[in-house]
Amino acid sequence: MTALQTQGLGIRFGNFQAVADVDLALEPGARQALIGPNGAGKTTLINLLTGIYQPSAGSIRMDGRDITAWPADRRARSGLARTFQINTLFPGLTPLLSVVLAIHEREGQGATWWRPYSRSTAAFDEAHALLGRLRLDALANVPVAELAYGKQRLLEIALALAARPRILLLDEPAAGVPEDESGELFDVIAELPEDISVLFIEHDMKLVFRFARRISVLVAGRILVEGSPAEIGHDPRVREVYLGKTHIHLRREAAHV
Ligand SMILES: Nc1ncnc2c1ncn2[C@@H]1O[C@H](COP(=O)(O)OP(=O)(O)OP(=O)(O)O)[C@@H](O)[C@H]1O
Repeated sequence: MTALQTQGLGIRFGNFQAVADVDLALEPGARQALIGPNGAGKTTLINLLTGIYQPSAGSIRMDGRDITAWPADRRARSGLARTFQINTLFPGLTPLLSVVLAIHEREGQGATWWRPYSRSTAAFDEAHALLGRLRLDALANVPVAELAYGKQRLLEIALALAARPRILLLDEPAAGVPEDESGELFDVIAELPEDISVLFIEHDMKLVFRFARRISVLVAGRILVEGSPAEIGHDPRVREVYLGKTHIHLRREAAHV
């Protein structure tokens, strides 16, 4: 059964059709990239999947259940987690306390997270294990503000994982991360347990082709093509989108001169 599936999904903002007729399937254990030019509708699609936006058309299924009408918090509690394009961390907290807070949030103790401090050994143990998996254990007690940006983005993934999701949606996890750190960030994503399905938006094609097992190309709100990295790499329609139509028109114009 597909982990997440949309059918005919679309949203309009006034007269503007931002996402249209999207059939997207995320298989269990997927490492799937969502690519497309600026303004193609990638973040809007993620916002539809997580329930931030209600679609104007179509449906969304998670593990076969129709979740189209579910609010965002119910989707999150049922195993759908995301990260954002921008940094959403508390700079004064340490990674360890940030993850412990997220674990308490999951357990429904968000407002009293500081109180059972000494009694929450299990949360601390779990937080240490999670930070270890994301190669952040050596930095567990360093204030977030002092971490390299790539480490901060890894911590955001750790916070999403603290909810124990089965589906993880990553909106440009490497945005703003220097090139020498982005490889490590994607190594960690690739090593996530196979029972977590991952859909990630990424503009850096080197990272996309290195880490995605499947690629969906969104153009002007619609899926242009979907396939393996080899299929996408050789697809003339994708090349055209990424080369830029003006470039191709220019070549055609030039041939007539
Ligand atoms: N709440 C909104 N109201 C009106 N228009 C919106 C809204 N959200 C997004 N849009 C428009 O929808 C289009 C798609 O935006 P979106 O951010 O989803 O694109 P994107 O593919 O994620 O782009 P980028 O790669 O630049 O992040 C844009 O033209 C944007 O202005």
